[in-house]
Amino acid sequence: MTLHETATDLWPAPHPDRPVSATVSLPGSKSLTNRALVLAALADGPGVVRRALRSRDTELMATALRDLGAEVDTSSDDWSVVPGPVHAPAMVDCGLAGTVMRFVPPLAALGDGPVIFDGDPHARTRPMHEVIDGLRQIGVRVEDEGRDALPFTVLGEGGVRGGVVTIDASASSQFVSALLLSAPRYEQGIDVRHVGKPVPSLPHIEMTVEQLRLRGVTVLTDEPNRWQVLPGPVRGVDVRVEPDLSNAAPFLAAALVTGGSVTVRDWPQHTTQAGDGLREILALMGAEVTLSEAGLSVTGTGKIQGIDYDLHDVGELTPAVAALCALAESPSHLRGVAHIRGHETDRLAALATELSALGSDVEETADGLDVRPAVLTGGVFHTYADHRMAHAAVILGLGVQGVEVQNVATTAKTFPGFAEAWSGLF
Ligand SMILES: O=C(O)C1=C[C@@H](OP(=O)(O)O)[C@@H](O)[C@H](O)C1
Ligand SMILES: C=C(OP(=O)(O)O)C(=O)O
Repeated sequence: MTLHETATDLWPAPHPDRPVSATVSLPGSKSLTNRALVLAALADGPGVVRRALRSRDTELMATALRDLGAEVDTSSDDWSVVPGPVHAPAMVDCGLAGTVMRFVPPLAALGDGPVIFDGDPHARTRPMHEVIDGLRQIGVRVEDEGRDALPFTVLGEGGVRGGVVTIDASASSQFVSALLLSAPRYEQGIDVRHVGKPVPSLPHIEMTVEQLRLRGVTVLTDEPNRWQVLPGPVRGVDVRVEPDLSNAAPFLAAALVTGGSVTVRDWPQHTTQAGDGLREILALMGAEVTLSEAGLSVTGTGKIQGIDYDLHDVGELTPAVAALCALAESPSHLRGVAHIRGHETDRLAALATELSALGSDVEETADGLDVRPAVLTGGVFHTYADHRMAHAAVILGLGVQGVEVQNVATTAKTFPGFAEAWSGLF
């Protein structure tokens, strides 16, 4: 045990002695909930976000929007939002939520006064430059004392001009989504142009565009690397949030590792969620995958095949996929995810360190991980305040006896009650 952990921090990961057979319902999507909340706060009338995810990231978003002038009632599973004029001065706690630290400053710029943004210690290291610089390009004043990161202050002047913004979004798709979401309320809308290496997590930008269009906003996407939002009203709507498909990763992975069968209910037939990529990835790793009225069903044989896979579009799945690769019978080459070094932690470094500690033969590359078959042993798996590192840990625990997850409670970022839901599988 090291200095930064106590015995109560350590949670023994379940290690079942028979194949899992389960059907689960999962909480709502973080990405959809937080987009729906932002757009509801910008709308021309009241809105409802049904089956909203209640988690740290979404509660932080609800609190931020409340402090900026919206009424957000989270007392039932269906959250209602009554928009109001954007209010300043205010202080926004972003926690470790990328969606809060990136999506809220462009909304705060519509207010008349200073809005201070800060977050968890690690949040101060997450990339923010393109949002800060992008806002400056359209006439918004941002004070960051040269940090290019949290903490910073958006100095709203009662309205935003909008117009052309040129940014390098190769470190995060959230830079683009952030600038698009509030743009219908800017005088000239926005014309975001990306210049640089390819933008990661494109499904998340498609999600932003789809959610804007659903509320009557015109978004032009005819050219690659360019997104235009025309100025106009955002309709207040009544929407239902899909289950979080990325948080389905450990549950579906359990079918592969134990040679069992898991069904996730309410899996959408059409979705912009990156987690839908699990259907292809798990099939390549040897599972039988079926999408039906009952949901998404995954059946494993107990044998896992390694993969050579570009995760650029679905980077948030990397920790769970890497854990499966560590339990696989053949080598894996995971690539295209240099940008996840800027996620909740440097996920490539963290995965390489923690997998190695359990005996995995893993090598960190510039943009991914090479994982070769090895005999693993139990031990402590550190999570670095990263919910998805905890997901990797519990998947490993299925295949290896004696895995202890340090700070499993960090899963509350997007899934409070994760440990109980996980134990309920066995
Ligand atoms: O817009 C969103 O809701 C997200 C976009 C992605 O970010 P990156 O583009 O930084 O990977 C994803 O990984 C994150 O979990 C959620
Ligand atoms: C990268 C992630 O989160 P965030 O929205 O904080 O960027 C994630 O959930 O994997």
